[in-house]
Amino acid sequence: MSALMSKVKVKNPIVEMDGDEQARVMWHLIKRKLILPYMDINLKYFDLSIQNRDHTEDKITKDSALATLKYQVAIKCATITPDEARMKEFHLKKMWKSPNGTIRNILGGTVFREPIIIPKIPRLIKHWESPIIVGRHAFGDQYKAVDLKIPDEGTLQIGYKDKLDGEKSMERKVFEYPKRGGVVMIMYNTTDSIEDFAKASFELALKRNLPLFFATKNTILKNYDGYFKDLFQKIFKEQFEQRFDALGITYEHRLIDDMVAQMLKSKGGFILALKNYDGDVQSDIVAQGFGSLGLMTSVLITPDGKIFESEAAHGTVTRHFRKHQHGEETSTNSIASIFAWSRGIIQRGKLDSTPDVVRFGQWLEKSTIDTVQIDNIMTKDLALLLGKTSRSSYVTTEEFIEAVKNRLDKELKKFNEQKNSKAKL
Ligand SMILES: NC(=O)C1=CN([C@@H]2O[C@H](COP(=O)(O)OP(=O)(O)OC[C@H]3O[C@@H](n4cnc5c(N)ncnc54)[C@H](OP(=O)(O)O)[C@@H]3O)[C@@H](O)[C@H]2O)C=CC1
Ligand SMILES: O=C(O)CCC(=O)C(=O)O
Repeated sequence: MSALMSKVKVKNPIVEMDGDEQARVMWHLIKRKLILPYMDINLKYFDLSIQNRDHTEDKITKDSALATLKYQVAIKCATITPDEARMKEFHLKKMWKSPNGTIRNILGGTVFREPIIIPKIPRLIKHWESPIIVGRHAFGDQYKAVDLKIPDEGTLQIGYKDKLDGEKSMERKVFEYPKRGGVVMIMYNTTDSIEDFAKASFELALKRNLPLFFATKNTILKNYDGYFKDLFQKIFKEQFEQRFDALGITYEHRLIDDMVAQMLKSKGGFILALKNYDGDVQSDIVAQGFGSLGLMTSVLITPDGKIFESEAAHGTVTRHFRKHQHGEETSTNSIASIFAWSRGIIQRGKLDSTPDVVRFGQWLEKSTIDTVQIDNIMTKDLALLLGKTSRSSYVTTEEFIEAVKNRLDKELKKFNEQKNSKAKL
């Protein structure tokens, strides 16, 4: 950046949640090359690496979520959710829960995943012309479930004890396990959270002027999914139907198996609200259908629009990190991680009413897309989508971020020249 250009001042802090592996490698490069040279920004830093979560007994994860409630805007790098193999790899004290689950349970809200469309990148599903935004309920279900191994023959029962009225308490026999037992999972959700999920989904449909679908398996889970379906319908009728009609957009509940088949046949251009686990899985299918996991953005928004957390939808890209650890070159797509930063910056600017901060976030996004679309510089995943396999058709992880920096510098130079020439007139 030229010495004549001053840094963009960000009025209020952004919570930064650092992560693991290749995602962390990209995160640090983005921060060092694309953010800190241009922005005067107070980042409230939380190191959510697996090592630090273990060291702090996962307190760091809760602290980062509480800081997000305080400062309203957070950006998150992908993190490892440990399993047995990770326990051994990092000598962990405990198999810590998913940090995403912990954070989303503290913040509440809905996760909306939207692909970044770069015109020249062909889509795996070629007739998907417009984005499909997946709205994922971010509270409860499998992510807060109690799952147990059942050792042997025996009876499984569940019980609910009402706090005030014993009449409402209930007990159910669930299953008689045969010899050698099996497994069980108990998951839950709350009326408040489901209603918030519905409202956030309807609000986004209105904001984006897109039809909304909500898909569940209510024919099988009559009480569980049926309750979600009924609450959505009630809130739609009472609070949103007239506004949907005025815009000419629709809301419909579909069975999830029918919905995913319809989605594959569609041209895109709608919002699909899904329960927590369904949204997790389907958003990866949508990401791949639009091209690459590296092109999928993810933001968590509370129904009142006050709390915002942005991240890339992909994970820590372990396979690429193994190469990085061995000193081999990598070509990992950093676009969704750059957008995690830019979306957080834009939200901060909007909340603070600082248009120059919003503008910087938009420049960063434009520069990233133009690097691929105009300069024809891209990582291997995108080159492969264009049918190119030669080494010269793609750049390394580091070279791509450097190329975005060059574009960003050009964009800033152009803006400053225009500003100066206007000032001279
Ligand atoms: N939000 C979060 O924090 C999430 C964290 N995770 C965690 O991430 C870790 C790894 O999970 P994993 O299942 O491997 O999922 P990942 O999303 O990290 O990667 C799966 C594969 O998708 C491709 N891919 C993903 N992102 C990119 C990218 N930016 N550029 C190019 N290719 C990409 C790669 O394919 P290829 O190797 O063919 O190039 C990669 O090996 C796990 O520990 C998991 O817990 C997982 C999901 C979300
Ligand atoms: O938190 C996890 O372990 C998985 C999260 C995830 O897959 C996602 O955010 O898409």
